[in-house]
Amino acid sequence: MWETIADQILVDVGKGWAVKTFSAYKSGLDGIIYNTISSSASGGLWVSHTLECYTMDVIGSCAFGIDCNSFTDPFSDFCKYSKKIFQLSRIKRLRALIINIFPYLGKALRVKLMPRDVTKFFLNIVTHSVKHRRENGIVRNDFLQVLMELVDNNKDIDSISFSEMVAQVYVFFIAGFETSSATMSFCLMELCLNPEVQEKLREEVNLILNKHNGTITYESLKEMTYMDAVINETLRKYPPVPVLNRRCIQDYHLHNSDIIIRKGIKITIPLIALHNDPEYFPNPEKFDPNRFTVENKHLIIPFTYMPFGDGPRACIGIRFGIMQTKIGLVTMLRDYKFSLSEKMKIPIKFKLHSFMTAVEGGVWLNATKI
Ligand code: HEM
Repeated sequence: MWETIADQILVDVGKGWAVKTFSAYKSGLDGIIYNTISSSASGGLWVSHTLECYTMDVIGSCAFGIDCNSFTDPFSDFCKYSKKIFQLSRIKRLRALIINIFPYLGKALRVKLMPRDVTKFFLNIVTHSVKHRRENGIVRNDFLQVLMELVDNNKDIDSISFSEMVAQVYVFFIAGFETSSATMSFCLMELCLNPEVQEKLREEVNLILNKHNGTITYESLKEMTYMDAVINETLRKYPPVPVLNRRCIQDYHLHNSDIIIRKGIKITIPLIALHNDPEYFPNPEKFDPNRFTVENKHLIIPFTYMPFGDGPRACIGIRFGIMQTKIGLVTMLRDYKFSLSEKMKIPIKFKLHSFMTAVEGGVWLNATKI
């Protein structure tokens, strides 16, 4: 089932669907980002929050086809429930523990990780959107449309049920917004700690945008190779998804050892630890985009760097996530210089009660118009 959906999405994303969709949307966001930066109080700009609003609006539009209006209406239900997804409250931690350590008990007790009200809210949105589109013959260029067509047209594959479709849109939204906003926040923070990298990156952005009449296009973004290296280095130091989870589906004998991983065993791969291990990345504390230049990136040992996971369950939103991240960074860097706000405590502390890698207290920066 998942393979079918993932293949279809990859085909559509390959066609440039993601780029088309949110490039149409981003023009509206540019203005909002500028306004937010310009109006930020003297205490600094709450960058992590601003970028969460940006990605929530983009994914909301691309996944559900709805305007979330996070900037203009930060207390909307959409924002409220979206934020609730990632809050790791005491009760959620207990649920996660039961599901992971005592899965049978979890099943018997019908323990769910996500609070019922959150699931119900998103279920209602998708149900309403599908009904509205069907009744009014509306066709949009978004993820929901891809799934609706998959349900309606594709007779060669196992058809997917309505609840499966809802679940996929939900997963797409959850997986898509916080990951990219965290990447941008950490990236801007490191650019403040390494002003020479910020300057070099801005030079590249300006040079390439000038070649393209100052407009952000798919082609101009693809040419920004130093930007790629900076984003890759950010994802190394701060992978937004800090661990990968797998379940062993058949007994597996680890090479050159007498260890057998038994079928059914759950495996946690500590991604953030791998990415910051001096054995694989010398001087891991140093933010060094040169690790990812064309000359150097072949030196990275396979499977020591996996910010998007690997194998059949790897992230299906890589291209979308990178495009979204690049658009956000280009939009902010071309007109503003960033420095750390006095609200930012360095060295940072990671947020403890979160599924994602995040800074305790958020990322706060000063933005100065160039
Ligand atoms: C910088 C941005 C992003 C990062 C770092 C990231 C990272 C990841 C990681 C580590 C996984 C788990 C992979 C594994 O277990 O092997 C994942 C899964 C996933 N991601 Fe992303 N992601 C990003 C952006 C996105 C976006 C923008 C979307 C959708 C638009 C998306 C959709 C998904 C989906 C649907 C899955 C689940 C795949 C499955 O279960 O097979 N991701 N992502």
